[in-house]
Amino acid sequence: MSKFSLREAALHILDQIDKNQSYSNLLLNHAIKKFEISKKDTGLLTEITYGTIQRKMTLDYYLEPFLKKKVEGWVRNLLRLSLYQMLYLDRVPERAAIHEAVEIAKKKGHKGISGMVNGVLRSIQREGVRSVEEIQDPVIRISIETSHPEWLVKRWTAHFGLEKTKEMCEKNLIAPVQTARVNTSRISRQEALALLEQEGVEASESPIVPSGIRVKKGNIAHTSAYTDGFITVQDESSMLVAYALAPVPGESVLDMCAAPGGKTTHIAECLNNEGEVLAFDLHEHKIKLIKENADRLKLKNVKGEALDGRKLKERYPDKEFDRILVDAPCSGLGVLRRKPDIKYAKREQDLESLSSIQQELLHSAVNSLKKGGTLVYSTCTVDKEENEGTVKRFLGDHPEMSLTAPEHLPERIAGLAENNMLQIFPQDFDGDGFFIAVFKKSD
Ligand SMILES: C[S@@+](CC[C@H](N)C(=O)[O-])C[C@H]1O[C@@H](n2cnc3c(N)ncnc32)[C@H](O)[C@@H]1O
Repeated sequence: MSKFSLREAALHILDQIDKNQSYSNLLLNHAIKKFEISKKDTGLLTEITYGTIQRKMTLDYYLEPFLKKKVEGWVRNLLRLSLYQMLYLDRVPERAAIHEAVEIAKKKGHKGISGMVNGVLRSIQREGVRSVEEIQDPVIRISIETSHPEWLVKRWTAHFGLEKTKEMCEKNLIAPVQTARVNTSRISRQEALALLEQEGVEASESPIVPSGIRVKKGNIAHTSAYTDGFITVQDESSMLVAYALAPVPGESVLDMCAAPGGKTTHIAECLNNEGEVLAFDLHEHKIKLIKENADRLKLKNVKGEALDGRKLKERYPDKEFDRILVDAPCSGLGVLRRKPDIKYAKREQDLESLSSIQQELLHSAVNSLKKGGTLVYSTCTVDKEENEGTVKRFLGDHPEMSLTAPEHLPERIAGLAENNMLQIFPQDFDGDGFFIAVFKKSD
């Protein structure tokens, strides 16, 4: 048995995020090993850690009236994670959450701290918390109620209106359903579902994506269907990108920002091992992830290479591709359900510099695209500047490129496009927030 409790592990992760701005998903995996968290406790650790990060601003709003002086660092994180359990986790009795908090405070601090933690949590247990309804300003209310920074709620409200913003912020608090893509170059969806059932995984067909499945029970990453390369863990919105690109067997396709290879391997599957996918990424260390994924899926038509997409023409002066995907670096505001720490780490000015790199990558892609070829621009963000803004500026610089309605997508999804651009919101069908635009180069 580990000498650390799972709450201590959760507290360690929260402190590390504050100190090092590290990603919660990476820290969680590391903490499970470091603190020797049992399989049985991993679910609760994940829930407490992610839930506390997700609701950080709401928890602080509730704590504020009970704090006599400024509380920061690990003590604030301990109060947050304990209050999270008291308010949002039915399966943890309040007294157990308080008792554990006091024990951790005694172990980590002095008597004064454990007394204060005990006092604050017991007062909340007795008196209850204040209501967010007291907040008059609707933007600030959404910000506090759903724990999204005020600048972001303001920005989304200006872009999409208050109602859509509220829906999105609320949806971002709910953990996503696990989904996977079937490697249809090797197996049908029905066959994959049967394999998973044999391994105790309950899953069903995705109502959105033809090769997708939704998991109800079990972890597909631990199945042999996964290790043997019949499925890939991927969000449904991400799966739509290869459909929009619509590669045809025999073609030469470039994936310019490819690591870890989720979309590269989907494109390769659609090519049915006929033709080639060149997969670039700026970072050398990420190329091996693309290779590992392609090898696991038994795909022979993928070639990974470390390259700055902006230097494509220098590296391959004579090569031209039938199709190019630019799945660009972006602010990631569409994946806050999975990476809740992003919402506090991002600043509004970060979004501006992204728009220029997105344009440079698209500009580079055009120069290596065949006449009549298809270019797809996608991001996992919900932001008008990075999405529509980038598309409009790009079209202004490239009269040879035209924006076309995204074909080859399920009808229900294609219907969401406005002005031929597809902005997917997390509340649309339970997928990540995503953006897809399809361009054709004139002959
Ligand atoms: C959204 S992620 C790609 C996800 C990937 N397409 C997938 O589906 O698995 C964006 C990627 O762009 C890479 N990147 C950033 N700047 C780049 C550049 N100038 N050239 C090529 N890749 C770049 C990042 O390293 C990151 O892996």
